Amino acid sequence: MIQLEGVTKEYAGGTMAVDHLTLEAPSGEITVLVGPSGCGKTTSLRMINRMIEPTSGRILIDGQDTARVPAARLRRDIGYVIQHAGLFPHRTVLHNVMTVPRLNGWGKARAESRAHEVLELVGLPGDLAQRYPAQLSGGQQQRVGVARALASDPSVMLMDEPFSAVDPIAREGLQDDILALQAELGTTIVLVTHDIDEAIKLGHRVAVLRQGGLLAQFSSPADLLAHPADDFVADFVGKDRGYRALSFQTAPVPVHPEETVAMGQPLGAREEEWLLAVDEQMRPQGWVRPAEVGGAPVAREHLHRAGTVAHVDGPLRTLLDAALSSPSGRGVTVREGALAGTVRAEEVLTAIQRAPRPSGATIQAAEPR
Ligand SMILES: Nc1ncnc2c1ncn2[C@@H]1O[C@H](COP(=O)(O)OP(=O)(O)OP(=O)(O)O)[C@@H](O)[C@H]1O
Repeated sequence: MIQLEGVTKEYAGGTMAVDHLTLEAPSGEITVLVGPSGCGKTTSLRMINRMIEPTSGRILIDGQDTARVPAARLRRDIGYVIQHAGLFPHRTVLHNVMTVPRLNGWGKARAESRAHEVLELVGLPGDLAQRYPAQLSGGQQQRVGVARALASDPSVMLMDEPFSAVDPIAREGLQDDILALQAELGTTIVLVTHDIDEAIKLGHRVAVLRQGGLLAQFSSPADLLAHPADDFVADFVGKDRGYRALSFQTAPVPVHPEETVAMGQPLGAREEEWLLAVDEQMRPQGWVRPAEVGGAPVAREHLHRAGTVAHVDGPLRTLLDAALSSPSGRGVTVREGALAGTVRAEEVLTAIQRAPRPSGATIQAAEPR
């Protein structure tokens, strides 16, 4: 666990970057620091590995006061990932990743085999290991940055805007992979972002900071959406809060059997306006309109793919979205990839109305000082 106890940073010149910040980042969880530009997120993060020394207050990692650990040693035990990856441009991917294990005194062979292991862990093909950073895409560079931070198997990882320099699609993939990696490895992560959606997606807990380095709210993402502590947090969390909160709610929703047609199967004369096409493994492929297909076998060009597909036990948001986006009005749900049945928007709404609201238990609200 990482504990910040009344941590303050006042820069020379009098800027109060962080003001009596107290919070706990539990072991094995992702704690996100989020807030507008200049609210002290990076300063807070860098005080954890002593790249910046606090003016006052204490930071403890697993009960040990970091001020008593030599800064260089502390930093070697803490993975650190930054925007644009911060890779050494004149070293190959492999040598970039080997850096910290080598600094920790590992032999070359051991460091190299560990580097290959973590590169695979972050989903990079082995043939990239001999390239230089400039020969990689932005998303690949970020993956190397994560691999480098993981190489010495740190129990704590600090990530400063790790995905903000990559395009939205690569970013989503990186976010999903970090969630999976964190769940697998149990690393304690503190992550800084200015993007509230990223904070809500990645954080087990989210600390919202405001100008002057003050903690505005420290909550689970669900509570942040359902119970913003004040107008600042409500504005920052943004629009569609009610809808987005459904990402964290599950409830039983009636699932109806859905008649299907197999790809390649001739349709013949059919009454239905829409039919769901599936492959041999019963995986949904898209909706077809028999009137458009005529009697022909169902082919790719007949598919309408507008509808999203939800996991049958997934959050209410994905179930509602599946129903609302489906051209037939019947939301497709799957279990292990195969069709489970379809859901109706009005029945999802009934489930939403019956589901209990998030409790509103803010972990820690702003304290009047
Ligand atoms: N070395 C420094 N000397 C003086 N002031 C600084 C220094 N570094 C940061 N600051 C100031 O401290 C405040 C907090 O900066 P910090 O970089 O921690 O904010 P941030 O929330 O990470 O911002 P951003 O999202 O823009 O990166 C800002 O007002 C900034 O100008």
